[in-house]
Amino acid sequence: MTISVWRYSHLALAVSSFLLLALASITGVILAFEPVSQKIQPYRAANFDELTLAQTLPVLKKNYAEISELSVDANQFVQIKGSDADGKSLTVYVDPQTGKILGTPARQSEFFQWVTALHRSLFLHEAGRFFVGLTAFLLLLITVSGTMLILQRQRGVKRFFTRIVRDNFAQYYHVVLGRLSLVPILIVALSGTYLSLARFELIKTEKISPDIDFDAIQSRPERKLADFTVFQNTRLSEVQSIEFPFSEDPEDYYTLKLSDREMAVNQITGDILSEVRYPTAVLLTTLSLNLHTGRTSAVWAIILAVAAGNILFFIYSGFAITWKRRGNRVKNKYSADDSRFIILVGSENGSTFRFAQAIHQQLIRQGEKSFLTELNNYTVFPKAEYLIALTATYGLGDAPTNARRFATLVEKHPQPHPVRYSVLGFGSHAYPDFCKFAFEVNQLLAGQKWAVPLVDVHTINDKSPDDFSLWAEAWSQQADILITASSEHLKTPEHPLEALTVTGITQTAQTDGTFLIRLQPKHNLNVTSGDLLAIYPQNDHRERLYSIGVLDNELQLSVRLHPDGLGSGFLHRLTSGDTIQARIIDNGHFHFPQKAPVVVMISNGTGIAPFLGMISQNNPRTPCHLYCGFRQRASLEIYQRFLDESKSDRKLTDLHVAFSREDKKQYVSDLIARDADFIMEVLNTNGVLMICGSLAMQKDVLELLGTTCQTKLGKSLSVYQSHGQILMDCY
Ligand SMILES: Cc1cc2nc3c(=O)[nH]c(=O)nc-3n(C[C@H](O)[C@H](O)[C@H](O)COP(=O)(O)O)c2cc1C
Repeated sequence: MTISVWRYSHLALAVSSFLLLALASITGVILAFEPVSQKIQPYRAANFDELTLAQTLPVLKKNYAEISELSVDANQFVQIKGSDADGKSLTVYVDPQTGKILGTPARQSEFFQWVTALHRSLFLHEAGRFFVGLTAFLLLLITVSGTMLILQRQRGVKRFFTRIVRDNFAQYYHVVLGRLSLVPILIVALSGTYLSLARFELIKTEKISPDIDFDAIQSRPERKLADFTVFQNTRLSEVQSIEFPFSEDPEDYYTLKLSDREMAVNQITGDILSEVRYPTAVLLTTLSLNLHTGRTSAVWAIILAVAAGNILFFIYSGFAITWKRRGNRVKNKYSADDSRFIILVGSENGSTFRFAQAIHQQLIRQGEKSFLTELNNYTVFPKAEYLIALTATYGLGDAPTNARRFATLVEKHPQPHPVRYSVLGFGSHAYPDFCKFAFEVNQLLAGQKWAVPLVDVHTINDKSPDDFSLWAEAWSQQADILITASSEHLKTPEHPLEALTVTGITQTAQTDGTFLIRLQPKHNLNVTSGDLLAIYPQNDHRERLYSIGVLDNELQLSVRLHPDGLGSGFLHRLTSGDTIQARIIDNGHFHFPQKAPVVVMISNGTGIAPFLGMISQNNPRTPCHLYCGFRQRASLEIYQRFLDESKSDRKLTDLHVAFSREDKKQYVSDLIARDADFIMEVLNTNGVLMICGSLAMQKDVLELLGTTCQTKLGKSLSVYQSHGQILMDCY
């Protein structure tokens, strides 16, 4: 079954039920507090679970002139109906051990009555109950389709609870909370559906009453209540209610309604006159009621409240995700038949459309006829001269849903004239198969007779405008039409900025121009080493990202000063006390792994920055090996003291440094090659490798690891990548 079938089912079910679901969830959250508020009343006997009827009934009989019924509610409060010595009728909670009156049962508060009625029937009687039942059933289907989507996203059952790659807030928490509340929501939906079916008698839940042979009733031997074997063997905790004999006539008997059966007991001899087990449907109804209402456990009631609250969040986040996707729908001014430029998009979550629109709008503004559509709409384009395919990659390097048919369509519809094509891949290095589908599209087009390559396939990591600008430059040169990356359409939604004060900056420019800058947030920020700091040097759309190391509650950046560098120049000009506005970007895939037995950090140049923070925060003393590369020995100087101290403090286990322009003129990859056995051992024992620095270094290291994994461990590197054992953040 394809991702789209589950996605559309999930969406269709959510759309058709969200109003009632929201109402049921809000009332559900409120109702969950009723059992909690009841459970704190002091009416439960201390050793309730151990008490038997043989211990309880004689005491109660002695204390009260007459008892007609004893009942035990979901809170395990024992209630009796009867009368006292003065003949005054009573309905009270009692201590089953002493018979002492503990309190009087209160009526359900009007507020909870009102909310319960709304939750059960929307004040619409049977019709309302039907819609509420239907909503519970739809919730069940939504939960199943949601689970299928998570399975597909996480690539299988085994990886269901592994790390989730963060795309945006709504999507990330939709999946994170979806996984956490899956079981409670499934239980709520199942039990709600079951209770509705039982309510409408689609499931038979009638109890069969005991059938008594009155002729066989004995009045000898007479026994005391405490000596009745059945009372000795029945605990109070199994009892729902006991009807007491109406008179002393042997034909009047005790009726015991227990959790799983009903019994009639001779009031003189203690013999069991009849015993009937409840049908499974009745037991399931009680179980469903307990699970759906949380009435038997305050902890479960709280879990239900949280789960119902999560449903409200899912409604919000689900619609936010859909809204974002729909916002990227295409509007064309020119037809496919008329257009000289054809822009084809493969996108699952819509962001690739933003880039496609940027190209499309710029072409239109320059008077060109451009047509933008999905890759799945590929057909013959009679006047096409240029084709640009922009596509994301999903799953195991798969096509997005709207690009699945592209390969078939390309074979089916050859273009009548030569068309110059260019492929732009959107992906993320957080995934093992970076931009794989874009490379497949490129390969496919390269095999077509009519297709003429214009520029090489380009890749864009994490929607980077800089990567896009490289492609735009190359394409513009070849096509002789200007496309820039600074278009309105590339603007991401505005984010709130944080004020950060400079507390220190190493002005002594090293030979390679590297300096450290420390920034203090005005208030406590949710930031972790490995997150990114986005700065806006000119207060415009131009954003520059730096990897953050958190040291002593401050953010430390390691920056290399580039001649005319927009970001590095801006930071280098700052002095202590200056304040800047910046944004923290959560980079969850590159945080220090909490559970790894050993971590190997590999960096070159300023890529060491997040590792400094991670080492500083390595309080559990996880074995940590740092391999770093610099040009000259002098480049290491600004880090040396910190690294030495961390080693003696055992926060850093080992330090290996390569200098590319001095000594042995080595690169960090040479150190990895030297220690290949150790690195393979780390991978083999579930250790984690973290790589930060230049893309060129990343490529060398990955190539090396790829071959070594294959030869030494007999496995492909992607196995370790997909298990989250290789974390990368290169630029
Ligand atoms: C569930 C999921 C799976 C992904 N799989 C890959 C992948 O295998 N390779 C890759 O390079 N990028 C992968 N990505 C990253 C996306 O391709 C990337 O974020 C892209 O810019 C999204 O474009 P879109 O918003 O147009 O769908 C994945 C993203 C998600 C959410």
